[in-house]
Parts: sequence; C-alpha cells; structure tokens
Amino acid sequence: MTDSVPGAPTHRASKVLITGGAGYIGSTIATACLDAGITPVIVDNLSTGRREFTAGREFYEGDIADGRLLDRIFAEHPDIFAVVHCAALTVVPDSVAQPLRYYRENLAKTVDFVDGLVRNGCRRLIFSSTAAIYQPGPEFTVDEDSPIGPVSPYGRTKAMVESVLADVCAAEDFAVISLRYFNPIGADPRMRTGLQLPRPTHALGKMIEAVETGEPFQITGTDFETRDGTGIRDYIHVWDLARAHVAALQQFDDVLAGEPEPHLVVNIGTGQGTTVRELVDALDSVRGVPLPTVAAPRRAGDVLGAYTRVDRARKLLDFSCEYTVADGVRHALEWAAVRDSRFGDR
Ligand SMILES: NC(=O)c1ccc[n+]([C@@H]2O[C@H](COP(=O)([O-])OP(=O)(O)OC[C@H]3O[C@@H](n4cnc5c(N)ncnc54)[C@H](O)[C@@H]3O)[C@@H](O)[C@H]2O)c1
Ligand SMILES: O=c1ccn([C@@H]2O[C@H](COP(=O)(O)OP(=O)(O)O[C@H]3O[C@H](CO)[C@H](O)[C@H](O)[C@H]3O)[C@@H](O)[C@H]2O)c(=O)[nH]1
Repeated sequence: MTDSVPGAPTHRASKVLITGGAGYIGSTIATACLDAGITPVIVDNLSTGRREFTAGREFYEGDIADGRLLDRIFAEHPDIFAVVHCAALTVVPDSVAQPLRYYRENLAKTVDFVDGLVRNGCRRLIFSSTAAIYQPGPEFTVDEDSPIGPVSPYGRTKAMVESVLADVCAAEDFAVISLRYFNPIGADPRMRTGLQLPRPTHALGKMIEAVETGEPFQITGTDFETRDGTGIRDYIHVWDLARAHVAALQQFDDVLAGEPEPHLVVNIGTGQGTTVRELVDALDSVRGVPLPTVAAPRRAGDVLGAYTRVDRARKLLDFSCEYTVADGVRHALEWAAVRDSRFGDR
C-alpha cells in the first residue's frame, strides 16, 4: 500500500543541497526553493560567494571536493532528495589565462563531488550548464540538438561535465537534468539576493557601471550580422531561471521517467533575442534618461550570439518566463542601489 497519487511526483521535493548557494544564481535558487516550500542546504567555499546570502539558511562553508564534508552533510540531512550543482568558476577570460585552474575547479572537483553523491546514495542532480557550450554560428536560434563547440576553456569544462554526468547516469543509479542557462540578468524581485561580484564584465553590469561613473558605455562590436550590428543574446531574468530549477526539482522523477536516458538537457532562456542596442534602449526606458554609448572593437573571442527555442522547457518542465528584459533591467538597477548596504565590507 502506498500513498502515491496517479500523476503526483514520485518523490517529495522537501530538501535540496545547493552547491554555490552563496553565489548570484545559487542564492536566488535557494530563495525560490524556500518560497516553494523546499529547504535549501548550501555548501559554498565563498571564493566568490557571500556569507550574507546564507544568513538564516542551512550553510556549510567548504569545498565541493571535500568528501568528508559531504559525508557529514548527508549524515546530518539524510532527507536531501536532490542536488543543484551551481558551484564553479565562471569568468571566461580567466579560464583562457588559467585553464588548469578551471579544469580542476569545474571538472575535476565535480568528478569528486559526484563520487561523493553516489557514495551517499544521492541520485538526483541538476547541473548549471551554459549556452556557452553551443558552437557559434550564423543561426540566431539554438535548441538542445544544436552542435556543441565551446570556444573557451570555461565552456569546455561545462561541456565535459555534461559528458561525465551522462556516463555516470549510464553506469549508476543516477539521474541528471542539465539546464543550459542563457544570459541571466536582474535580481530577486524582493531584493533578498542579487549579483554580488564586485566587477561584473557582462553587458548589463557594464551599463550600470557606466550609469554610476558617468562614463559612456562601450558597445563592443557594431559589425555583427544582426539587425543593428551589435551582439544578440537571450537575457533571462534570474528569478525566472531560479523558478526553472524549482520546476525541475518538483517534477524530477516524472520528467525523467518519460526519457530514454536518465540524463536530460534543457535550455533555459526566454526565446527572445535582444541586441546590445536594444538592451541600452530597455535601460533608457526604465531610467527615463539616455545612457551615452560609444562604439568599441569586439572583445577577443566575442560571438554574434544566439537565443534559444523554448519548446523543450515548456513541454517537459511546463516552464516559461514571466519577467521581461525591462523587468530584469529594473531589478538590476534596484539591486545596484541597495547592494553595498547589504555587504559590510564595501
Ligand atoms: N552568470 C552567468 O552568466 C551564467 C551563465 C550560464 C551558466 N552559469 C553557471 O551558473 C553557476 C552559478 O554562476 P553564478 O553566476 O552564480 O556565479 P557565482 O560566482 O556568483 O557563484 C558561484 C558560487 O560557487 C562557489 N564555488 C566556486 N567553486 C566552489 C567550490 N570548489 N566549492 C564550493 N563552492 C564553490 C562560489 O563561492 C560562488 O558562491 C555556475 O556554474 C556558472 O557556470 C552562469
Ligand atoms: O561592456 C560591454 C560588455 C558586453 N558588451 C556586448 O554585450 C553582448 C553580451 O555580452 P555579455 O558579456 O553580457 O554576454 P556573453 O554571452 O558574451 O558572456 C556572458 O555569458 C557567458 C555564458 O554564456 C559567460 O558567463 C560570460 O562570462 C558572460 O559575460 C556582447 O555582444 C558584448 O560584446 C558590450 O557591448 N559592452
């Protein structure tokens, strides 16, 4: 006799381990989990994450490759039903300058971490993958079957981890949903968490820096084959991105039950492309003041960009975005205004 209901999840999504839960995306996922009634347990070495984001949350300071720490976490929380694996180094130019560090932190440590999960009988994992693993091409849209061809060591670490996870799923009682994120922007709409990195290099971060300093914003690349010559991206509100994780957690077993393999890949984006100039327009309409811009050369390795088709996320996770790009811009500006007061050392 079981208490299961036809169509109901085959597990109860009650407690989840989040690696990198003191970082930008992981802390927002932790908040969204709490709002959905799922208790987050965070493990983070605070290399880029902030202790402030763990306040009032179950938190273990340490490294994902520390097997003894992992054993302790599972001994103290035997009811963890899944892991969201966000912990990684994420700066593309750093990965070019220090590839061994990136392969160690993102790939080798994930191997040790997954070994520890298998040892502790934890068999569900959601992996933070990235749109950066797709091969750049003239097509504006990609889907999960588009060719893989990352151009940076960072992107390659993510593609390699996906392959490792697929192999583990084939050999062990282990199941994975790899979510390939497009470009996250914004903050928790209630301003509990947001971007904590002091020197962001992404487009919206640099625009907000330009607002703060009064310097013109440099548009790096105005000769791409896009509608206005500037790079195109799929900017997803970080809260929507976090909601996608909650959806994947709540339906984990049911979603994978319908799949031929226990390793599923899903793109998470809005399905809409936005050029750099259009992102500046969104910022201008939110602020009501035009941001001065100046044309600059392309960044090394910069690509034309892409946005995702959203059919798989909609069909398998019943997920779609609720926030617009303008919402993301507005929340990023609001967060920038409160951010420093949240951190004692700035
Ligand atoms: N931000 C983006 O544009 C983007 C896009 C696609 C995918 N992703 C992926 O999303 C995930 C989260 O990215 P983010 O933007 O929140 O970055 P972040 O730097 O804000 O968060 C990463 C967190 O992981 C922690 N961490 C790193 N290495 C660790 C280790 N060995 N052990 C324990 N903790 C460790 C850091 O302290 C930090 O809190 C990453 O895996 C990243 O590759 C990010
Ligand atoms: O100061 C800037 C910064 C960016 N851009 C342009 O804005 C577009 C988007 O650039 P982002 O850096 O915001 O986005 P990317 O997709 O190129 O890269 C981002 O997403 C990647 C994952 O997909 C990595 O996480 C990377 O570190 C992060 O910056 C590009 O055309 C870029 O040339 C500018 O015009 N000026």
